[in-house]
Amino acid sequence: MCAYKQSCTNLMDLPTAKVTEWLEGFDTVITDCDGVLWVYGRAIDGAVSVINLFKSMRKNIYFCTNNSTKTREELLKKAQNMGFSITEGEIISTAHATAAYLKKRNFEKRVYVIGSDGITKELDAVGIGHTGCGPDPMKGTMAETTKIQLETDIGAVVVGFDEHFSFPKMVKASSYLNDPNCLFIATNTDERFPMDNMVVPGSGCFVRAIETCAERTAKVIGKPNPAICEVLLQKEIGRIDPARTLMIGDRANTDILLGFNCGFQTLLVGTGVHQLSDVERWKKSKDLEDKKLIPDMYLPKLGDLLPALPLPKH
Ligand SMILES: C[C@H](OP(=O)(O)O)C(=O)O
Ligand SMILES: [Mg+2]
Repeated sequence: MCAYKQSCTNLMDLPTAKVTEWLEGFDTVITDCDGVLWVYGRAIDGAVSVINLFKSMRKNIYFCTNNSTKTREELLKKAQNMGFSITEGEIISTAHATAAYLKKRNFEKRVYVIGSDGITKELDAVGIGHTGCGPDPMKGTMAETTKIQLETDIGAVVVGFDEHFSFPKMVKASSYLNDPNCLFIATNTDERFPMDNMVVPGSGCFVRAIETCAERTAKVIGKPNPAICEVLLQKEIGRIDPARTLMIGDRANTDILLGFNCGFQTLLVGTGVHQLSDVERWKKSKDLEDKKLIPDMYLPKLGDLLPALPLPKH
């Protein structure tokens, strides 16, 4: 964890040579995906070039996404199809991390999943049973819903992004969680997806709904929980140095807060959820928790780093 920040520098206000010098201070870059590298299926201008130039400069690069709708392999294909030079081992995703967390605990029961096949496929990959995913709509009255037959071998409830979220799923999840020995795990608690013209509810909406009816608090696997990066921080070979690690994100209460929690330096870009105006608001706030959201640096988009990077070697 680092000291509370009081100021944030807009890199656009610095001479290019100063930005180049600043970038030389990092051996490792951990970058968020949605809202920094891409928005849905479209790469953000300049992001591919910056990441691939970082690679050519021999910087360690990791993609760290709270997205639980895809497997790590599917995220790899998405990134490579956009032109990013990345490997599967350099991708950290919440569906994969959730399955790894359960595997590490020698979890042997089955999982009740509120989420998508990103989660169920990653559970399959480590041999952990689950209840599948997809629609489970309300049929008949609430009285009939309370007569639902619960399965007897459920040892965990995992909640991620679920476009088929429903009342029956809330009844089942909270009923399973009435057993204090049943694990309650959330992939992430992002409030919204970064989207310009409308609100797209994020996983956090479903997690908070289940927390309310279960009267329990979920263990959150994703950002800002430092555990999502433990594989990097504890890695014996080439253990990363937090002081020489840059966390790049678009959402301050996940990405920048993860950087704060891990002692990384942080860069907020304005192509996703939070903007420089939010940083000004947190600087004026009296709440110390808000100070943890203030990034070291700001840029309108990742591609604005291009002038400060060396031309690609051919
Ligand atoms: C928006 C978030 O993805 P990230 O920004 O962490 O890549 C998510 O998919 O909930
Ligand atoms: Mg993001």
